[in-house]
Amino acid sequence: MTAPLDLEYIRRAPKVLLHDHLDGGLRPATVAELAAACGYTGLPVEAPDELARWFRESADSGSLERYLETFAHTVAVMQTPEGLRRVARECAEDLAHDGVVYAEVRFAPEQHLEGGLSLDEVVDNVLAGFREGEASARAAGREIRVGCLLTAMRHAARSREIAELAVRFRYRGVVGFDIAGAEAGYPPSRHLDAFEYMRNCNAHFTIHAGEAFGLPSIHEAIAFCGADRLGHGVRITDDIAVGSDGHVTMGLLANYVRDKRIPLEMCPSSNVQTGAVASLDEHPFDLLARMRFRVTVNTDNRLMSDTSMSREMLVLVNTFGYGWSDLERFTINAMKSAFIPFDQRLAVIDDIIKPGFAVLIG
Ligand SMILES: O=c1[nH]cnc2c1ncn2[C@@H]1O[C@H](CO)[C@@H](O)[C@H]1O
Ligand SMILES: [Zn+2]
Repeated sequence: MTAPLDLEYIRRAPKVLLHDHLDGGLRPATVAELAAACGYTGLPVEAPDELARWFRESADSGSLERYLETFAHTVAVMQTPEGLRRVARECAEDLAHDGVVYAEVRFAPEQHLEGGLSLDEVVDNVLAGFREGEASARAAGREIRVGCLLTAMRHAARSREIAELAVRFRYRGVVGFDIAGAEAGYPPSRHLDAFEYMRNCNAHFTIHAGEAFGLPSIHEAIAFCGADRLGHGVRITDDIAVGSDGHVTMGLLANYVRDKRIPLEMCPSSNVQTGAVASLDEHPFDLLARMRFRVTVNTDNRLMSDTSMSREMLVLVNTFGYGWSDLERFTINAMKSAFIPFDQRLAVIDDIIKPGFAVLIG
């Protein structure tokens, strides 16, 4: 019998998450406790439930720049070995508890140097936290594998250094590289040397593009920089016209993205909060899914959106009427697009995803 498509059962489905920010996913109570422990006095409110509401409401700004301001508080409490490790451990535990079986979690090491740690120490502590979280999830009966993506901030000038850091840690749990931060005014081609370095090392990267800025950003990310995946990429719809009769016409760039199977890391709730899309009903996820782009479902920032991987899937089910086989397809899309070796991706699809969905589909 087919399982009901509700939150409880979606949580049981084996899910894959490619776009989740470590500093956007703290537990509200952890923000408060770490602030007290490290003497950070800048929190706007202190009770965990008020913090949860504050992040959610402040991130609901309709502007990426204002949305990003909320990260000042999470980053402030992630400046010590203990803080970094704890946040990473809890991240792995929370994702596993939600039924995520494979995740790539990103953060920007250059933002965590205020306590005197080196870039390498920052990454070491986060990776140690992920390993601890995987172990405690396993002890609780949940298997998850967490890979790490290192992000460089696009307004800054450390991307080459961060790319080298990612490659240096490639055998210790870092699976790729990314750039994030305000998009308008900071085109990806500013960081060309970092991307060239990654390509030269046969290493993978994704680029936040087509979120707050349109086609030129996506074009640069793909044509100049050679991105393996696109963070968000929702504005690819600027190159897609839907006629009044429903006929769809696509431009060269949209065709290229689809032809090359370039994965789109879409984050429905976040996209509404930053104003990248006007509402969930108007989210291009469904158009792109119907046109068979390689769409994937992601959380972006679980704290700022008060969400989880299961909730993002439920939002899509409620908005577009998807069934279990659609959710399975999005999950397999994501696993195919992961930055780990092909044979390992296949093993997760064949041994975990397909059997897990088969039980739910009935
Ligand atoms: O949706 C997003 N678009 C662009 N940048 C983002 C988004 N979410 C988070 N960050 C930025 O990435 C940094 C490292 O994790 C965060 O500190 C935040 O500034
Ligand atoms: Zn993001």
